[in-house]
Amino acid sequence: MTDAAACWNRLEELPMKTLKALFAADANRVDRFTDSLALPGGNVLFDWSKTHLSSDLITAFEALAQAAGFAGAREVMLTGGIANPTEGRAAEHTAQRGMGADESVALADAFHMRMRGLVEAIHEGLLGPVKHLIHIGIGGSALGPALAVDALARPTAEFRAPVDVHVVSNIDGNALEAAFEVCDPATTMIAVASKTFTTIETMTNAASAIQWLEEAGVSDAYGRVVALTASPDKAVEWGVDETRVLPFSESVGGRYSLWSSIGFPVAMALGWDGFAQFLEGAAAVDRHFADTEGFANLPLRAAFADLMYVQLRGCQTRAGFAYDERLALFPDYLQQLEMESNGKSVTADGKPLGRNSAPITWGGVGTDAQHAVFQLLHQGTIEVPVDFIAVKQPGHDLDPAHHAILLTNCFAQGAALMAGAESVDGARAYPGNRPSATILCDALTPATLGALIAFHEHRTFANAVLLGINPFDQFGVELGKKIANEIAAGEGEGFDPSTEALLAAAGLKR
Ligand SMILES: O=P(O)(O)OC[C@H]1O[C@](O)(CO)[C@@H](O)[C@@H]1O
Repeated sequence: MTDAAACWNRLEELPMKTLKALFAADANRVDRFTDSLALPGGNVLFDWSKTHLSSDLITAFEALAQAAGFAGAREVMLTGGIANPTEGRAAEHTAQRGMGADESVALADAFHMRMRGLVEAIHEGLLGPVKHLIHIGIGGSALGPALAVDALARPTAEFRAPVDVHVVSNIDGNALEAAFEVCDPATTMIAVASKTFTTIETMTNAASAIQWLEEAGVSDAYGRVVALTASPDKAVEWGVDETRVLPFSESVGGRYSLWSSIGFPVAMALGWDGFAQFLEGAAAVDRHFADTEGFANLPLRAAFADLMYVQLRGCQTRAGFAYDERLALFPDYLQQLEMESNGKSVTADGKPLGRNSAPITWGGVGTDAQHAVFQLLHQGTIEVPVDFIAVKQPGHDLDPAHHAILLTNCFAQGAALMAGAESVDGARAYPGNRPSATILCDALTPATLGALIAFHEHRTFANAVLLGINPFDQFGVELGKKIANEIAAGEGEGFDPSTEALLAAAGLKR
């Protein structure tokens, strides 16, 4: 039996107390389970006290982390070693924020300077008037930019973004048409964001954007395109001017690429200083993650709780609710980060995992979700660990009552999930003992958003290491793409009768 297997056996044997009992037994539980990270843009508080972690479980999870080689795996990732063994490469997103192999950090800095030059030239009007940016990409090339722009570039009394950013991902032409509808071709730039510069949705949308510009009489449509890619040669071959190609390294994974030139729309909307603060917020979490051991390490602590719920309590999902409209896209971002990273069935060396891996990540925005899905969280038969994310300072100038009600509801939900309520009438009884964790930011700034995202990247990594899986590949998305390509090319052996009938019904008979 491996050391890790023995640790899992130990974990499975440990009794688990109710949340009420855990609080009753430890007057300092809130202090022990709550920590604050100080960031230039305001503190971020992490409260994991309303989870079922106990001292015994923490000790056993710390032993598991040791047996699974957590410190070594972290060192490999943070120094540019081969953290992604199935693809034989490093995972160098932290190098974009200053932590990694010297040459990778230097290269990331050089790419950032190139991006900064272009962003500032556009802001200074050197490329003609630019009022809109249509950012075309999908998955990791779209979800991060969409989240960051929506969170940080909303107009306020003090701020208006110099350029309106419209993120388009879906191949469904309705998505691109909606962007065309609100953009003037004479003042619009197109960012084509694709690590590989081959993704069919992105390349098809990019071609249609060129056509839209040309049909509107723009003389040099390709001159309006900026490419954000790890395949610069392909971008040039496609028609992008070499000076408008913003490269990033192959070793930056797609869903971890927001920090690279994929963040171009964020810098366009916020200005370079804002983007630099975003990187700095993430870098502060990197330093915490690199330098803190055991339970005190916040992403590792969160991973202990995540694994406790999936492995020891049989939970199959985890929900995240952003109690802030500006973070409405955060659950979508997390879905890709966690499910594409850790939705695996084999270990890093290809052996069957033998246990569940990532739960299904889902969620929504508060308070809307309370009136839609919280019924199941409070009284359903399936336990769902919940994360709440809230921000102390509102992002609007309306009556402060709005924000007070928002935050009060957020904290009330966590309290109700834990406390429950008895009733002689079964329909009105709440079992309680339902877990939640809360992240509270002082303010939503570029630095705090960067920190929030980096925290979740490292939480995802910590989960993977403790399970023994590789979070940096995504072979699971390939088969569907291959079949779609075969259908489009009229190739393939013939599919199952249901698929053949659907193709025929849609007029796509080969
Ligand atoms: O940036 P690209 O190469 O267009 O890929 C987009 C997305 O597609 C995926 O490869 C999955 O299909 C993601 O991992 C990636 O973020």
